[in-house]
Amino acid sequence: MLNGIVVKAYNSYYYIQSGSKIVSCNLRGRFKKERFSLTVGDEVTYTMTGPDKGVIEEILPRRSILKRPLVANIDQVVLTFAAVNPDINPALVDRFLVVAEYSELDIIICINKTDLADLDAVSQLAGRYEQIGYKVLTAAAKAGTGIDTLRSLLYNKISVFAGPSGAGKSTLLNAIQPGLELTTGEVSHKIGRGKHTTRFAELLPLAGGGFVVDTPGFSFTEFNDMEAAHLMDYFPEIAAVAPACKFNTCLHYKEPQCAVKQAAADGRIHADRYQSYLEILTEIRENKKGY
Ligand SMILES: Nc1nc2c(ncn2[C@@H]2O[C@H](COP(=O)(O)OP(=O)(O)OP(=O)(O)O)[C@@H](O)[C@H]2O)c(=O)[nH]1
Ligand SMILES: [Zn+2]
Repeated sequence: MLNGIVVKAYNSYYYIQSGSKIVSCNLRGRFKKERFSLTVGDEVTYTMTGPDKGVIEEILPRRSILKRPLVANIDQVVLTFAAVNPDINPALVDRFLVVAEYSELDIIICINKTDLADLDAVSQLAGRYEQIGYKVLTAAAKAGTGIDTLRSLLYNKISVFAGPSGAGKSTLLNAIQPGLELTTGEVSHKIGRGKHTTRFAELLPLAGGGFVVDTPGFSFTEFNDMEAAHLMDYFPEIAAVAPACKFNTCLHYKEPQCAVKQAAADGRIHADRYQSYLEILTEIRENKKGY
């Protein structure tokens, strides 16, 4: 029995990559009688039925599932921001971080377009996130700076890139893997691909091993499914301090003797981060009221 990974699903065919070979497979008939879920990123076993044709025998257990786009076994997200143009917005960075933490993905923050930026400001902002424990990379995709480091972090993993439009995600991916030929440029030039078209995600193989998800169209602005009481878990530095609050139900909002509020006042938690926490908390609570 052979082993492979679903890189594309189309018209009830599944394209399975195994080493450098792609095999188009359908499913054993018995699957049609069972409930099953099979999507891009899933690992399967299969047998060959022709030169590049096969049949899927078994779907292996998943390590993770991301819903939008529907991709199994994603290991990490590269949250990509432009230092300048569009200017990095720490409140937006925090929102992406919260959704990535909630999705239980490993996180890499990539600050791109450093060729246009004030490097002191970039390293100060990078330091803010490094202090929390995040891995932060700087890059200038157009000049090829930072590409080797990023490429090495993608090795043998399934990675998705996310970040605001214009941050340079496609440019970074093209630099990492020449030949991908992802369309770059102004949003208006990109009609027909990307987040405005509904299509299934595909995994693009990296030459050294590993895959990237080809669409950045993954929803990073909604907190609908989150519980106010769990929000702190998506801010590692807040979660670390929270056990010292007087009340174990503390939401670190207006409660007395709140260790988080105290840490924000002392500067042990960055004031902007605490502010982001409060803003998202308010949104979650307002959503729950039925807006
Ligand atoms: N100066 C400079 N420009 C860059 C850099 N990286 C990307 N760009 C430019 O920024 C613009 C947007 O880059 P894209 O790669 O299309 O951005 P994206 O994040 O894929 O955008 P969406 O697909 O809309 O989400 C393009 O005109 C790129 O040429 C960089 O490091 N420095
Ligand atoms: Zn508290």
